[in-house]
Amino acid sequence: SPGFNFNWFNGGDENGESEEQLGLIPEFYQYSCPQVNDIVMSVLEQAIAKDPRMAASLLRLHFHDCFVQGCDASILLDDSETIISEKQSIPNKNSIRGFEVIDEIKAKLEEACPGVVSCADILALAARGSTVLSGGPYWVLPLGRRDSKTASLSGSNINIPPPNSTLQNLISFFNHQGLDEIDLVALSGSHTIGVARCLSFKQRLYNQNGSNQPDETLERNYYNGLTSVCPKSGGDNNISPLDFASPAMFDNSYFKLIMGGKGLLNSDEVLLSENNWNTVQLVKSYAEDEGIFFNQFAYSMVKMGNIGPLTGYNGEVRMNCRRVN
Ligand code: HEM
Ligand SMILES: [Ca+2]
Ligand SMILES: [Ca+2]
Repeated sequence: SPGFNFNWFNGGDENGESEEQLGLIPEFYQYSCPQVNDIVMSVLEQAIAKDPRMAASLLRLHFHDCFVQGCDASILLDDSETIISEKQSIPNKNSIRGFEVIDEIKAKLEEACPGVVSCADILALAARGSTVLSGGPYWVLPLGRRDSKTASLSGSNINIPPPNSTLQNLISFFNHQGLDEIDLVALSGSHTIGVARCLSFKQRLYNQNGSNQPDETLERNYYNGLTSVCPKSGGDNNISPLDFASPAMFDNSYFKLIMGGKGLLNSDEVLLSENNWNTVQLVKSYAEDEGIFFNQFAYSMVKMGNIGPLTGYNGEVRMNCRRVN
């Protein structure tokens, strides 16, 4: 048995191998590991109390997993004889974090329910739990993802949008994953928590569009503050909050800041500044009404979490999230 417990709707073929993609369901661990979410939440509570930024890092980990080969925990695999890790890709290197917390959750789950809960589901549960513990919305989370036996360094370099993307680029990156402009704006609202390195926004301060000038959409005082954290040369790893008003609180202040020219990344500000009617209306409505943002965020997180999952007999449930079995 591949360890799934609701297999009565698994048609399968003559060999008992199912080629079709089975759906994820919220009750997947109801009998095989009913305490799964309690265990995830107890580890998260401690980890986030110790380091409030960890919530942001875990949310981002799920995103960077799902955009490469789907939500299959490919991002967690270390280098080995058969694996070239995604951890060294341009978007991930010196930036992505949270692996130790995932290891700790996995170790506790292996004690409680050995061989049952996939690393890909742990990433999805950790993203939801981190959102909730930061004050954001809860959502009913479909489960039953299985773990990949492969990783894709090139996929990680190609599919994760860079911070200086134009709006049209961002829309294309999201469309490629089956996500639309509404998902783009709502999920960008993740930048209500966490930080970015100077390297990720330097171009806006000193050489936007090859002009040797700052991005004119940057509010003046905000720009001045950023130049002291992020000098023209050096300081690439200095960090600045994505939402300086409430960097550890999951709220709608990210959208309010964008309205005032105080979004940190080019990809944040273009949602408003490129005058795309749809994204402008969405930024405005999320800035005005936190409830509308929370509802859409929850919906879009489920959608993102459903990208290309391995189910049925595809993939495996890893024993250790860092290596294939
Ligand atoms: C729309 C396209 C996006 C772009 C261009 C983008 C880009 C970035 C960049 C450059 C950083 C800072 C990395 C660094 O300098 O070390 C960052 C951080 C972050 N991103 Fe995004 N991101 C996008 C969408 C998303 C989505 C969809 C999510 C989650 C669903 C997300 C969640 C986060 C979080 C939580 C952080 C802070 C991480 C931490 O503090 O450790 N981002 N993003
Ligand atoms: Ca993946
Ligand atoms: Ca915030």
